[in-house]
Amino acid sequence: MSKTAVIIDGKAVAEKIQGQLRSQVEELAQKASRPPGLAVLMVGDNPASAAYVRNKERSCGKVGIASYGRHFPEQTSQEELMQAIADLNEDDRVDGILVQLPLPKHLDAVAAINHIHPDKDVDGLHPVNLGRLMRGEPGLCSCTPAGVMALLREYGIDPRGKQATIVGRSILVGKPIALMLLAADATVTMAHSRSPDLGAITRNADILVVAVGRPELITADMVKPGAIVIDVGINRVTDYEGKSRLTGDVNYDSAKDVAGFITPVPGGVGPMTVTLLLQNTVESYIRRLGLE
Ligand SMILES: Nc1nc(=O)c2c([nH]1)NC[C@@H]1CN(c3ccc(C(=O)N[C@@H](CCC(=O)O)C(=O)O)cc3)C=[N+]21
Ligand SMILES: [Mg+2]
Repeated sequence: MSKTAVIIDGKAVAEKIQGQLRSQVEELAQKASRPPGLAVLMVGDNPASAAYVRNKERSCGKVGIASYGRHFPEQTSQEELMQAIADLNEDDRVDGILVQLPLPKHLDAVAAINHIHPDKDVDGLHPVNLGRLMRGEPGLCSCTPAGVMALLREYGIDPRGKQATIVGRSILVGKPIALMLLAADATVTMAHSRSPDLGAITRNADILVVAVGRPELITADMVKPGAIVIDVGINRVTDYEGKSRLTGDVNYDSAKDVAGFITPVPGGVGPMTVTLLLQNTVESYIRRLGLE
């Protein structure tokens, strides 16, 4: 006999938080001289990136954040990109700057991110913000990991005392989420694509966060009964009928009969990433204009 997991509805939580952000922005607008502003820099014509950027701009509009995005041609030089970032650092209307990743191969993404003023780094990827996270100091937090923490909070899941296992060690997700779960008093284990006998490790997890970018790597037999499964993967795969679809790093159909809670893909972590970007932008706006 199997019981189906509670499905963590990231889309609903994202809409709820975006609604709260909209009211907050409306209220702040009465004492502020301008709306919050976000600049998304995109280089080249990667269709997936273009879709994400459109999605971010649409969400900004809904919440009342002004978009100052710039779209550069594929052959843009590092100097042009660095100059654009420098200009946005100086632009008082802009509270947040994000460089859409991945960049074309000839460009240095690390140099670009390091060039963003840490107080406008709404992606939380600047070394100063990652350092603040490591030291437990306030600062802008990476959107996807912060989105995961917000989902846990919304579902009344307290990491304290729980065994949390993260599969994946990226600077975008794996490493920052490990630090956030540690700060929330979980016992944290880091595993990754090269960990031998991954199942033996993941089966101990009360909270299992998977962010390795391998479609459906985690199967039901690797999940502890009743575990909270957070699937950060977004993989575009082609099914046997030749149709393209999105799938996570977890085999959802089997894992949902073992887990206690599970995030679907799409509709789980993805919408929260965008929401936390908006929240970080509003937070930066409040701090920059002294609106507290
Ligand atoms: N500097 C930077 N910061 C990022 O945060 C960043 C980035 N670059 N580059 C690309 C990745 C990817 N990413 C997603 C955001 C939202 C969804 C999202 O909303 N997904 C929906 C559906 C999307 C669909 O249908 O294609 C969902 O999962 O339900 C997904 C992926 C942010 N990224
Ligand atoms: Mg790996």
